[in-house]
Amino acid sequence: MQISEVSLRGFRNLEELNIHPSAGINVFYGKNAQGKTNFLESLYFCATGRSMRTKLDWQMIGFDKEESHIRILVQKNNRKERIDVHLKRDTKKGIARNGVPVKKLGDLFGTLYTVVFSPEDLALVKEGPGERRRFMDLELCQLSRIYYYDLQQYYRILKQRNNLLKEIQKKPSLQETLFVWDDQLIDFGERVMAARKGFLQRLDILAAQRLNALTGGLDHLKIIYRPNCELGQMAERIKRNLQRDIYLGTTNNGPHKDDILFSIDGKEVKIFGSQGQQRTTALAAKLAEIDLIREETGEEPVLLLDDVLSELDERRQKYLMESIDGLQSFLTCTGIEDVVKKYIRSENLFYVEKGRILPEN
Ligand SMILES: Nc1ncnc2c1ncn2[C@@H]1O[C@H](COP(=O)(O)OP(=O)(O)OP(=O)(O)O)[C@@H](O)[C@H]1O
Repeated sequence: MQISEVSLRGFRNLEELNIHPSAGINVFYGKNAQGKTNFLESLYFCATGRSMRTKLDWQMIGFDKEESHIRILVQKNNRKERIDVHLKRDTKKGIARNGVPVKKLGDLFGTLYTVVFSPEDLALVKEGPGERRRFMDLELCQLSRIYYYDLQQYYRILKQRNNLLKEIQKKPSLQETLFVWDDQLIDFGERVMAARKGFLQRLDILAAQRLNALTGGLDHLKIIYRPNCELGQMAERIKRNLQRDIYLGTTNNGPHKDDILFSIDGKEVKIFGSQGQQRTTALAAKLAEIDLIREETGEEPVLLLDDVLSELDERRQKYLMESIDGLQSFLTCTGIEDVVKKYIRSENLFYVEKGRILPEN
């Protein structure tokens, strides 16, 4: 799939633009703080219905604007799909797919598959577990509406249960009502864990192949799911830790505490890997995401690469550029590095300055 047209109005500092990206690598270059990431954010929003930078939709509306519009056309085999986004200051966002309002975000997924590479993604291995959960959730939500629903329900119930735990501290008799939440929490929690396990088993194989290619067969990667409770054990753990949960006023067990372990030749990369190995591992995991989307959906995802080349050495830059050759990519950078020049044509260059995006030719 590929994005054939993007129109924006009042989106962050991008006042008004209409561009026709090409099928290959599109490079957006310019000084810092000109609007390059803002542009990628608008595309990401169309794919997922949310920003990769903020949970607060109003923050994306231009400072002096009342509303913001994004429209993209996605070309798939022989058909075109249109996504329209409308952000307003005081009301809920509106998203439409081919002119039909999207009622649940899950209905948007699948219109446009994206894989984002940002400097934060390259820090995936060394960051905290929250980043790693986000990594698997983003991918899984794009691929499975059921997962998206289960995850949403899980977090909704978790919040209710945590509120009730705090109430029980003040009024112990309320403990009788806790089982209502517990049953649902366990049900959705087990489903989330099962999906994560399956996903990481597949990602493990694909990422190992990627790392193998990246290091010329030197490093052998394993990606291992580290659930907070073993599959099938959540009910028992919730029951066992009930008094602790009440005492702390929060739920201490469940997939909201999951993690992923990356190891190279049996050693945990986060602890023993060099910085280069940590980044290469993250890069392999991200590239494996592309492979997985392709395998699962038969579609090529659109890649959003936000200033990642500057984070990689020359060999890894070259591997990344070779790996994305043939896929539609939106790549931002402050200057056009030699490695980029080799892979792009001049008509795929866009200069970004003060919220304006100008095709190079
Ligand atoms: N809601 C908004 N309305 C208008 N401008 C905004 C809004 N949010 C952010 N900006 C502006 O957007 C600019 C940052 O744009 P962006 O994050 O795209 O930078 P960039 O070109 O990717 O730079 P870098 O290379 O430093 O990442 C800042 O000048 C910021 O003030």
